[in-house]
Amino acid sequence: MLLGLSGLTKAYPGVVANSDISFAIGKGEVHALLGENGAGKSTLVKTIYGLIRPDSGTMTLNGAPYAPSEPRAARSAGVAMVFQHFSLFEALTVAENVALGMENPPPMAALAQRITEISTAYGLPLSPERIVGDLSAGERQRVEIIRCLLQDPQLLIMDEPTSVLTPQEVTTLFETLRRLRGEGRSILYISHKLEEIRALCDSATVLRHGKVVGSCDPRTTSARDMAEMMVGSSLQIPSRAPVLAGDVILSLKNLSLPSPRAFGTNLSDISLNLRKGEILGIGGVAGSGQDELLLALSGEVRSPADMVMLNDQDIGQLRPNDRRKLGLLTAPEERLGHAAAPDMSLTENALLTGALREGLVKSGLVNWGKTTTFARRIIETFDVRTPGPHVAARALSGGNLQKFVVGREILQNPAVLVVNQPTWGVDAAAAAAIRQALLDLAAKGAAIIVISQDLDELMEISDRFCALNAGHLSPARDARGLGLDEIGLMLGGMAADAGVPA
Ligand SMILES: Nc1ncnc2c1ncn2[C@@H]1O[C@H](COP(=O)(O)OP(=O)(O)OP(=O)(O)O)[C@@H](O)[C@H]1O
Repeated sequence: MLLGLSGLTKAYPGVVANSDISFAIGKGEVHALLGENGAGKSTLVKTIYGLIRPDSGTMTLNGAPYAPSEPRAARSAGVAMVFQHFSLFEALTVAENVALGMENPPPMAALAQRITEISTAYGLPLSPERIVGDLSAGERQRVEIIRCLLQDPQLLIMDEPTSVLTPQEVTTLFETLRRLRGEGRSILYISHKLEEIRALCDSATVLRHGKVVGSCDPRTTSARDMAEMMVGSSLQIPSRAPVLAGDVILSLKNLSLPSPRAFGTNLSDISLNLRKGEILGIGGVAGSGQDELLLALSGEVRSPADMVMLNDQDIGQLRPNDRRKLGLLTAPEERLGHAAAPDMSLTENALLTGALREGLVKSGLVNWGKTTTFARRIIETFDVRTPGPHVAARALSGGNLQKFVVGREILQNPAVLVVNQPTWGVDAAAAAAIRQALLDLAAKGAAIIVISQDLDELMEISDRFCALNAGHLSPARDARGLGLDEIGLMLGGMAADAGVPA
């Protein structure tokens, strides 16, 4: 046994995030940590990594007592962690970023050499001289992994590592993780993607409402059974009726826009027609222009004349609130800071985008009663696990905040809804509920654009599919019957069949 957990408990006001958690991780084992949003996974791994002190309970590492007071202590004991959000400086090189995370960095040339050695030994192609701003999400993750491997860890914790990766990058990552396991290192792996867990992990512990509710061997347990262990009930698969798409409601006409960000992607000559009642899925590797497209549609970035049309009206110069008035709503990918203000309560966050359409402000005064009711309605309809609408957005688990952010827009009955990564970090049952809500919204006649890196999700709910590649949008194809090989070509910008513009 490498790591033993015994009776770990951690409470927050109104929630016991971890309750009497005990289990063990063996040497050379890839151990999955499963659970719905808010089940307590992040709290547990933060305890193991020294970011949180438990209220009670103990840990052992290699048989000796282990109680890291801070991440540095965890690292020197051999525990490393790759976070969901990377903490890298875009303007610096790979080697400079790695050096910044080290207590006593060696001279740059020696460090660059070490990075190259590790990247070759573990199948993580990466050049130490490259500027991080130019790297794909998968390459950035490699920087974080190499940073961890330089510490020669015994336990590597990975929090949803594949959510930003292309299928090919996932394959590369898994080869690396298997190599690490072969060396006797252990991996604690959090993911909502159960098929990946089945392919990679040797054992799994399932949490529900902060408690261990079971364990299983993922190699011999079906994804459905694991999902049902997590939610404690049977799983609903989204159902859909065939849609008859209506008139065109939103068109983009040769939209070209420089990115507002230093290392962003410029949108290049994007054309599409979106019809009432249809869901258009947009796939693509992270950083292909997804954020820029959302900003151009939300009105946070304005466009030249006649490029963004809603019901034949040129809305390119309209601000977000004016677009909301016309029924165009958006939910961006970055939930903390962009979609939601972290320190504000859920009620205040409900007000941020709902003020206009829900009539929450009269004569310049906020109607707090009505706003709280709206926030409660989002919480109830989308099963957001939280003590109540007074709680700050920051205190919600990632998946629960995601449900709140997407639910807030859906409940405002948009005519057009644009969502970026609607189920990112959301557990299987909640993801199915969000997808069902999007399908129901489309069935009522709304037009929806779903931008996602999850191809299975796009194939499950889209009527048509197109791919973003380096700021270009491919022609749309009927999503039904589209094969993975064709999708791969579209994502690579090499669709064989030019098709018709979306
Ligand atoms: N700093 C905090 N203050 C108050 N409550 C918190 C805090 N951090 C977490 N919680 C609560 O503790 C519970 C467990 O959250 P945690 O983030 O560990 O869940 P999770 O399983 O990682 O969820 P997800 O899959 O959505 O990331 C949730 O109910 C969450 O709202």
